[in-house]
Amino acid sequence: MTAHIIDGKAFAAGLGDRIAEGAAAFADRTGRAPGLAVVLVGSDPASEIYVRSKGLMARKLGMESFEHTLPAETTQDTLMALIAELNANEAVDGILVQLPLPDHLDSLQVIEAIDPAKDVDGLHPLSAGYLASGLPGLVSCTPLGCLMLLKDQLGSLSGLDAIVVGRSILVGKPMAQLLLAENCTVTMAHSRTADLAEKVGKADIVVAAVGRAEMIKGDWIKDGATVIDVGTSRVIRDGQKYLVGDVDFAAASEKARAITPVPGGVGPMTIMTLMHNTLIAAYRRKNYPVPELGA
Ligand SMILES: Nc1nc2c(c(=O)[nH]1)N[C@@H](CN(C=O)c1ccc(C(=O)N[C@@H](CCC(=O)O)C(=O)O)cc1)CN2
Repeated sequence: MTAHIIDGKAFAAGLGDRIAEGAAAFADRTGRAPGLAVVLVGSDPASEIYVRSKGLMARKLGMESFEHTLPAETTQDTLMALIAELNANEAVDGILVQLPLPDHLDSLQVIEAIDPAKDVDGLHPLSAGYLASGLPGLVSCTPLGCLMLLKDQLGSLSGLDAIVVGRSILVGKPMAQLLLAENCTVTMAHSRTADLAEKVGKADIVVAAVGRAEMIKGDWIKDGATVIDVGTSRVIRDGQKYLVGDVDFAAASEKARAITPVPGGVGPMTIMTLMHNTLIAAYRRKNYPVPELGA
């Protein structure tokens, strides 16, 4: 079998069109655009690119973007004061603090300070609790994007065996909860799972989010499985730089029914689901019915 290559960029573009319609309708009704505040501390080059992309995308879809770039030596108190200010700002519907923060800052304390109604990153412990309890809340962007791609490929996920490799708060844990809510039977694996190859080999759905370049080998994949690769590692081979995922893409493509590439698979969905969450947060904060985004 040669896998269908899942085009995350195209899917994200379609979702973006629907979000733009929802943002325009919100602006017509309220006299203001949905607002997204993104906070960057320090000058990590990758984080700078992601934050710039988020601001550009928000504006492209008709949202207001509030960008706060703070120096690397920013204190916890200064950052907490900014979060309090953004929580109180009526024009801000969503707040995202770009991760990772510099080592001297306490990320959890910062995330816990965000108003859960504005937690468009879905990382507040209350958002995680809502997800685990099956209650409506805001869901972490990358796993939400993975779920959208899976449902687009497979329709119903009910009854399927899924494995999530990786147990981060950002991806692995919320991903497992989302799959469980879709009635999958979920195995949560990680870098220390015994007999990982055997466990991966039983899964109809593989979500790889362990952060190790090509750790999941092609011959582990069950024939006809759907593979979602969240990993992005930069490697140098024969003097050339490459971006690779957590899955050996070429070999896995020979076994899978469908697979996401790196780049161009999950990555573009991460930014679009942030826009999706910002729109939802804006509508919910006004107690307006959330528009159907078809995802
Ligand atoms: N507060 C948050 N911090 C971080 C998150 C997050 O969701 N919330 N996720 C990542 C970084 N990230 C967005 O912030 C992100 C990562 C990757 C991509 C992306 O489009 N990747 C491309 C490849 C880009 C490249 O060539 O380097 C792809 O996979 O196609 C978008 C967003 C950590 N921090």
